[in-house]
Amino acid sequence: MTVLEQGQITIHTENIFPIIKKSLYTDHEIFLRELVSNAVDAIQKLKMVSYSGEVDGDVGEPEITISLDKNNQTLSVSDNGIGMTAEEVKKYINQVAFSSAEEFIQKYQKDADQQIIGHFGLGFYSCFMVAKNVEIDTLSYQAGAEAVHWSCDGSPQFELSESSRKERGTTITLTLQDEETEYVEPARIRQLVKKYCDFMPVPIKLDGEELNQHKALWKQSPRDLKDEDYLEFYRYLYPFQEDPLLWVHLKTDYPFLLNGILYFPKLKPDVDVTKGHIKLFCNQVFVSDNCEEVIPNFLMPLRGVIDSPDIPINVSRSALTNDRTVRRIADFIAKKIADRLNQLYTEQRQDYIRCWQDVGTFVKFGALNNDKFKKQVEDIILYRTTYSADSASKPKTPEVEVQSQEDDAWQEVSSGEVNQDEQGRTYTTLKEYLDRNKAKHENHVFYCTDEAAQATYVELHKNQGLEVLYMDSFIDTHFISFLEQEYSDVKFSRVDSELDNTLVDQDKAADIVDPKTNKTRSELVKELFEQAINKSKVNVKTQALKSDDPQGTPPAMVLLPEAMRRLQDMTALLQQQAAQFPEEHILVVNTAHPLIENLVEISQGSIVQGVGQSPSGELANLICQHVYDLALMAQRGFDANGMKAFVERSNQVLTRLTAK
Ligand SMILES: Nc1ncnc2c1ncn2[C@@H]1O[C@H](COP(=O)(O)OP(=O)(O)OP(=O)(O)O)[C@@H](O)[C@H]1O
Repeated sequence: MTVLEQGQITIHTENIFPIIKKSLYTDHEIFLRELVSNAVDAIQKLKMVSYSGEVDGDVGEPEITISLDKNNQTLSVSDNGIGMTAEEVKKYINQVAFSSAEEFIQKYQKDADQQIIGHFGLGFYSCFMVAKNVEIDTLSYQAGAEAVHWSCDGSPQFELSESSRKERGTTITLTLQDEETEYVEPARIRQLVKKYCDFMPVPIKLDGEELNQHKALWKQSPRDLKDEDYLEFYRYLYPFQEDPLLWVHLKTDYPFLLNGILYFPKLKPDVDVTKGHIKLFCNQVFVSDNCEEVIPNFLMPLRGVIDSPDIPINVSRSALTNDRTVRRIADFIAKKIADRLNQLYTEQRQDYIRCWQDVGTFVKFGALNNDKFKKQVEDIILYRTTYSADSASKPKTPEVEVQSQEDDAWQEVSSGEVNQDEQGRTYTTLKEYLDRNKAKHENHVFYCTDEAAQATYVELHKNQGLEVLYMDSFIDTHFISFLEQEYSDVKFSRVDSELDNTLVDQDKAADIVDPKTNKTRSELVKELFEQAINKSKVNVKTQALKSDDPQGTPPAMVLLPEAMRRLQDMTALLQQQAAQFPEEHILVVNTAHPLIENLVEISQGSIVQGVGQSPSGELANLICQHVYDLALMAQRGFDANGMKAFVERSNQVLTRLTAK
């Protein structure tokens, strides 16, 4: 072997090798990514020069081979790419690679206290993190080129000599340090290739077996892809997960280069939505699966891949957050997501509604967090409504006949979109709700936060043709406050917070029943209940609820005024407790209900008898308490003591009613 040259690698910082070995200790494994990316580059460069006719003969099938030798503790990466001449080795390895190494180390030291996202730019010399000796054996594609061999033992000394290599391309061989021998284990190498090199566009082989996918779906044109391709790719990236709801294929080359596919997963309660699951790539090389700085916060629940060489990945995370391109990329992604949702809303309403349960939370979260996004999605936020469930106000989809221009035939078209899901539940936008209810209750929204607990109240509203929106997802508490700010002229009332005038029969409430005392039925009922319940914090009110079938309305209801309930919720939140049911509340007794009418009769019986606690007086008292219990029960249920008292009293009432 003829030694062509021995020399000193030109670097300005004293000895970068100890720094490479020690300072960058966290991510040693990335050396493989760097070597394989260089090999891919070399193969692509060869392709380029062969296109321009500079290569004699066929370039053959591109291939990268990794070989492991346990006995000698060596790992080598071979490619059949462009290769290097002696001059190129001197230039690109001794000068370029090491001067960029130096630059990187300086930058890294400056940011040492901050985590660097990708450790890119480490390049060739990153192999010194794991190797005690590195050799390059290479033959350039150029006609008449001679193979060369370069070696370096981790000091700034190198040796360049002749090589007997016959095939075009490069082999980099590392003799591993004693503490880095994990890299001669095939399982470890397979794992690393999967992690970093899975989508690199050249087959990577170990012992004849191809280790990578080498097909990056996101680089392909959406026109060439079917739904199944996207789904298959998702299942590959996130095995054992439910299929995603929908996806967005991102593609742009101006003002930055970006490709990617983002998926909406089905949101599970146990998934930490603050933790990113999107994989960041740079030219198909995996960088990180934690790119929170690039993805707007509210898009965190998304999954998939973003690939952009324009995201600076050698900088600290804080520098990344402030980077202008990164901010523009974040805006771009958010806009594309909003566009896709709008497209789905207009073109595939049924699919949109089907996904709404999951996508809705995310869209509301986005609207709460990002003003731009809010503007993009505000018209497509849906609310489940009682609208069609109420036969009185069932949506009519007028069938209109129009003349088709093409074939001059009459067609039936439906002018109204029926926003129903598979279970027949109807959805509406807020704007549609407000427009539809303008005549009945202008700028007034009734909503329900707990379908089961507030069922009585919802029913009451429905019976009177008042439309109620269900706002019962966990994000809705915040979202309602947000809506109140956004629509400051609209009043939002929970169905159990007050009784709208439309629900009350004003004339009936004033019925005079007792000619002696001149008391109205209302006053009488109020007194009865106040005495029976005997709680100063319970405010008893009487109303005659409107209904065609009074038996169908509740005899009494507990109301929690909005302001009071919110104060209670807020206090509970601050004290990190579950909200207690407030002692202070309103009991509305429905004077139009037959039970209350009967109660008046019974109590009047006791007055006529003139005995303070006559049997009928006691029964009236018990019934009042019982009615109150039932009203409370609809709101919140009982604790153990309350339940015991309720059961005892129920039995007493029944006993008295059945007594002869
Ligand atoms: N397998 C290879 N075949 C041909 N040339 C190579 C090979 N590996 C490295 N080189 C040459 O050495 C140079 C320096 O490599 P190095 O990895 O340090 O930096 P880089 O690839 O240019 O940039 P990066 O910082 O992105 O890795 C390359 O630009 C290339 O010209």
